[in-house]
Amino acid sequence: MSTTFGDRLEEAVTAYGPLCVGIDPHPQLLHRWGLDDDVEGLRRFGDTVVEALAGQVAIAKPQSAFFERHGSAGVAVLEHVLAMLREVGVLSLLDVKRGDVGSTMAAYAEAYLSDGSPLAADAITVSPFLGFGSLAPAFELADATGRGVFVLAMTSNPEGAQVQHARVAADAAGEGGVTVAEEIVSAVAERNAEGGGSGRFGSTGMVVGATVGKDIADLGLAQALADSRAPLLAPGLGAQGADAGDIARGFGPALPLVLPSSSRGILAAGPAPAGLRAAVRQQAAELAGG
Ligand SMILES: O=c1ccn([C@@H]2O[C@H](COP(=O)(O)O)[C@@H](O)[C@H]2O)c(=O)[nH]1
Repeated sequence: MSTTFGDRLEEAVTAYGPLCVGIDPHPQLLHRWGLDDDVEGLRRFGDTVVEALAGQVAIAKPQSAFFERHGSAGVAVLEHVLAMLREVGVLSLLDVKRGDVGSTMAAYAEAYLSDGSPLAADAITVSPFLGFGSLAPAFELADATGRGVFVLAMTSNPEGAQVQHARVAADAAGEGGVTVAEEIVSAVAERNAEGGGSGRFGSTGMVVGATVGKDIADLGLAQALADSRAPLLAPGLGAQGADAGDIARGFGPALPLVLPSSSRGILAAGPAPAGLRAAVRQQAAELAGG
């Protein structure tokens, strides 16, 4: 691919808006849609969601876990969903939260970020818990193939604060230093500055939950997020309780970088594609302040 992920994302968001829809085939959703919790149900769920999202959204986020729970046949359905998203022109952000020592990270990168791999996506989520530097193989391959990497920074779950708000290089009383979240924001901003490009988005993104607006303010990170050029995946919209107002207030100056993300909040409107599309339009209008 000749263009960067950031440029492709900007083009898609300009055309369709920033809403990212999650493809999370929860057993409860399969049941609600009248499908069995098996590989055939998974495939029909995936086909329906992709059909409904085509021409409606810039980017969709399949959640790997809900495919993996069906074993290798479920992973084959995930490959099929990724191929279909490619076919209909919706960018794929595979939520797989990988992170490992360098040589193993290189193998994960090949699985998800190399041209021709059956599980290749336009972007993936990664975890920096083994150290930001351990993610280098993913960044390098993503840069080489025009793909993107979203680093977990401030996740939407309440437990995340235990690690993400901890202070690095603090004194014995826990004072001074910077938070882990701030370290990640700085490292991602540096990557996007080095990576060049003058568009709205760099190709290294972050995951910053839609639910953590107060934490962004408490940690004083709104301006650093805005300056990072990182696309900011913001899950937590809908089922986890955040709404469009929380996102606007919470992200402040960083709002133009935010990709608000909802899975169950949209998927509950299925199985009719028209119902899913109506839910997408309603959520998009709320985000746009309409
Ligand atoms: O901080 C994070 C990172 C990822 N997620 C994922 O997003 C979806 C949320 O689903 P909803 O149904 O809209 O709650 C799910 O796949 C999570 O694993 C997140 O929620 N928070």
